[in-house]
Amino acid sequence: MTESNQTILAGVNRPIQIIPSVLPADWANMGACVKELEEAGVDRIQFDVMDGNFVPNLTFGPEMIAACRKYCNVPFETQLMVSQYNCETMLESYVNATKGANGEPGVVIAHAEANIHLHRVLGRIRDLGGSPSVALNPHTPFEMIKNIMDMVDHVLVMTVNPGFGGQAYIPTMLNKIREIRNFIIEKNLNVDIEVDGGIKANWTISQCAHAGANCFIAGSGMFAYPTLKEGCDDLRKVAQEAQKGDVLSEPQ
Ligand SMILES: O=C(CO)[C@@H](O)[C@H](O)COP(=O)(O)O
Repeated sequence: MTESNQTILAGVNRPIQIIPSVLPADWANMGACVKELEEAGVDRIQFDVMDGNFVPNLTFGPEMIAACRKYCNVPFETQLMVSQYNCETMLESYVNATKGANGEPGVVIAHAEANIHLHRVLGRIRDLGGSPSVALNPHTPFEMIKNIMDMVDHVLVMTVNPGFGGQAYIPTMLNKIREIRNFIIEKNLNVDIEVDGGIKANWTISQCAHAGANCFIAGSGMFAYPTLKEGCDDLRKVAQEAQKGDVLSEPQ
């Protein structure tokens, strides 16, 4: 590694954030689940909204997210895996549903592929009082969002194709994470890099953290543990070690 690369890596060590996706939770007991996640020490909770159009699967809408607010104070985020019409017409509801207990902005993630007027959508999320973020499917190049990077608080790099939990992590996304990390440093932007899909407390989180991601969405990799606290602690530990240079390799 060259000296300048080492400087770049050192400069990007933003705080690790562990963010469970509630897809594998018991949806009939979502209130109890988000409370347990708060007690486990997670940094944020992700609600995967799917409309059966942008992705084949169907989940829940803003009312379910808002109903969870009274059970915990953890910040919320919602990944809108919905088509443009469903995104634009419902933005205000999602901004309100993800707000913190004291009105702090929640993270609202719009997919670059779903929104041909992405600039307008991200601007509206900010104007409505949310924290705008953008997601990229595995096939989508970073190039597509370069012109809106000054508008977002997070970029979410999908490490599976969206729509379902429990899929296998796609390791070739590491180059995209590095490219985004380098751009953020070069332009001195205050933007976190999230990764989502197949993230576990093993080489997957380790390599993403080393490449520059600092926010980790985990569904099956979190809920597979006997307790959510064990899952949260393990994920955080492996990511923190990778940031310090102790990186796990993919088993051959
Ligand atoms: O957005 C998605 C799926 O579309 C993700 O949030 C997954 O739900 C994460 O689940 P695992 O891959 O961690 O099981």
